[in-house]
Amino acid sequence: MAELNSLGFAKAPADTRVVVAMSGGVDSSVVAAQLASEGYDVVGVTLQLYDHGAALAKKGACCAGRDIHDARRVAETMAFPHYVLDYENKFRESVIDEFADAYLAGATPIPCIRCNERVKFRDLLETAKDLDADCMATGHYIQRKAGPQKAELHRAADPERDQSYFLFSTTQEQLDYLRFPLGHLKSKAETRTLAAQYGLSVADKPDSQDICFVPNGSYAAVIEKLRPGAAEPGEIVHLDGRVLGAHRGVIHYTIGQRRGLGIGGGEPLYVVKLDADARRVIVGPKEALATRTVPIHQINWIGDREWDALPDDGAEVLVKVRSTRPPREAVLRRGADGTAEVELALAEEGIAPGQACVFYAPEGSRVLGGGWIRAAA
Ligand SMILES: Nc1ncnc2c1ncn2[C@@H]1O[C@H](COP(=O)(O)OP(=O)(O)OP(=O)(O)O)[C@@H](O)[C@H]1O
Repeated sequence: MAELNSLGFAKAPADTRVVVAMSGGVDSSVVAAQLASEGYDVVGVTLQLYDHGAALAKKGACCAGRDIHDARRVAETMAFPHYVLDYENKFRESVIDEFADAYLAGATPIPCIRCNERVKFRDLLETAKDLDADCMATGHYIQRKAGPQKAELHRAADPERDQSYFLFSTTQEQLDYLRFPLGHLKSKAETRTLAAQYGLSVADKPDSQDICFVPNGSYAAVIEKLRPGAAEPGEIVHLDGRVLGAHRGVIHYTIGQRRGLGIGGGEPLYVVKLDADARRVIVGPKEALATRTVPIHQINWIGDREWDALPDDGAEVLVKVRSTRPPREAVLRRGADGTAEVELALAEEGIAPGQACVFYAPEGSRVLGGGWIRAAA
């Protein structure tokens, strides 16, 4: 069999076209520079995701003018073509609108997952195919490995930077076409060293912020701009029925939150539920936050066995119910109509509707898919 190149194709790098999704940050710049230096037929594409001059983000946030300029400079330095595509409408429709509506409905959404799923791995991926590319590469910290049956998704080698939680909804078809050249690196320092070696001006550029269109983490301000007047005030109510105070709108609260409730001293109280219809923020003691059963829907499954072939009494997996937590033991039980239930071996606190529940193989780093956490019935 012919030898495979570093992207897994049985042809010379020069005959392998790869679209690199370039944010203008150091990670995707290194991916593009590395592939170009290996002789691949690199095409850089930067998506303009929102108008930084308008309502939403501050100047200098991801994919505002500065980033586009940085990506273009990398392309000039490494001498490959680079295109900027206006994806503002797609981004608003696929990511921002749902983000605002989910908060108003009392959920805690993760727009970065929708962006990966819909904007980068659906719309941009189609564009890459239209450009006759053999594959598309990104600077995500995640690994794609050739398994015995099919391409597998694995956590990044550096647990600090692993982005698997944000990529759980990657389908098998998308995975077949994607490449993540940074997933095996042991630390971000390695990426910066590579950037310096390629002479890239972005080598020292700071990491981007959490949600690119939310400046300084003030998501409520963004929602108020997007949906003026939609966040209505209401009551803060104890689980035992006592009304403890008033709030400015459920968008200002997240399950598990303790600070900023403005309900005075006494026993420590946490947000345990957001009832958007009744405009109520429900609070209770810490114990009330602990949950073992997590209802999920909109499942993506990329394990070897078919989803429908999972055992009726459930499959043992590891799951992450929040991006910052380590994977924990659980049993995954299939439900009707693309739903499932995850039974955690040990209760966890602060499980919030709208967050993702990501499945990992019990023996290691492989990502098996995941689903979105629903409100308990
Ligand atoms: N606006 C964009 N246009 C094209 N690709 C993008 C854009 N934003 C992100 N990407 C791609 O998605 C990857 C992950 O993006 P993410 O926002 O998680 O990381 P990042 O810190 O911005 O990465 P980087 O250091 O490459 O900027 C990027 O490495 C890049 O390949």
